[in-house]
Amino acid sequence: MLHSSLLFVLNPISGDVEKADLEEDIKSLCNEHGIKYKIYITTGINDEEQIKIILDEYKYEAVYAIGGDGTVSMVASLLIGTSIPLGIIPLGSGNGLAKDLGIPQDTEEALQLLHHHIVGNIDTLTLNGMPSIHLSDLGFNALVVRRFCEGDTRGPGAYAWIAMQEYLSYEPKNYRIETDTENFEGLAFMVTIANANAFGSNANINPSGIINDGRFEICLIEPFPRSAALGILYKLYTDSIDTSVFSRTITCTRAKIYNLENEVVHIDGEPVDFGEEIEVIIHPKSLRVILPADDED
Ligand SMILES: Nc1ncnc2c1ncn2[C@@H]1O[C@H](COP(=O)(O)OP(=O)(O)OP(=O)(O)O)[C@@H](O)[C@H]1O
Repeated sequence: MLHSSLLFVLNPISGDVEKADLEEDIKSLCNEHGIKYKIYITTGINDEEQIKIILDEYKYEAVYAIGGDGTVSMVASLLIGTSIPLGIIPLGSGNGLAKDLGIPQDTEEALQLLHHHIVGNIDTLTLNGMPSIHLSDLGFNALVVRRFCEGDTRGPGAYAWIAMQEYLSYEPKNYRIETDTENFEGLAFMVTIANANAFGSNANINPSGIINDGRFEICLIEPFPRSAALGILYKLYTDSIDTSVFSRTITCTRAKIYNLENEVVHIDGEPVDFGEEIEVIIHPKSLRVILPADDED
């Protein structure tokens, strides 16, 4: 189905990629297919409010986020619970949700979605009322994400460097987790609240997760000896972390996480400050997404 009106939300700085040519490509593609369009360029300030105003003024049939996970999450949070689907042209330093949805990482190919796609529905979560579409966590990775966001250097190299430095001194923290299926109390190296599968870095923390099954996973990495670190890393990058003796997965539809040591938290890559309790609720099939069509579609 071809959408006749599209809003594009383009982050000009994401992934350190210049996007002037892309804007031209979008304009000619839309003109070629007779699509009415608007391109909103993000500024990093009040973008969410500005996009809300644009969406209130005109009912676009779909909204494409052009950028990385931050841009995608911002746009997605505005579309949850509406009939307007989210499209993604992945152009960030992390493109986690796009990868999990099977959206082409090549820009030319992703642009073909404008005129050849299907629309599916995915679950979303809220953490204390804040939307989480991809992966949120507490513990080691959240600390690395926070340091990364505070720093000036971007890219996977900077992330890996911070992770290595923090790993040398990181101590697992205490959590209590109550869900509708299973409870946990004890120390964990990290606790991921997973609606999807893999981080933008490709580390797959939740290989068996399904994004539209009405359930989510809490993936724990339990304390491990230094000698096990490389093995865990290997399993994360070979989609097999669920076979590690140091991993534990709780599949559920509701959870309350007690962050007993007030450890750092992030939602879809953005650090947040919560109190001790985090309530996680799933909203089944609450977000419509534009996906590649099978060849026979
Ligand atoms: N014009 C702009 N100037 C500066 N920052 C911007 C601008 N537009 C958006 N931003 C910021 O970009 C961030 C989102 O970037 P996004 O995640 O999409 O791309 P990214 O390259 O993957 O970035 P990151 O490496 O930070 O994850 C948000 O923090 C947002 O405030």
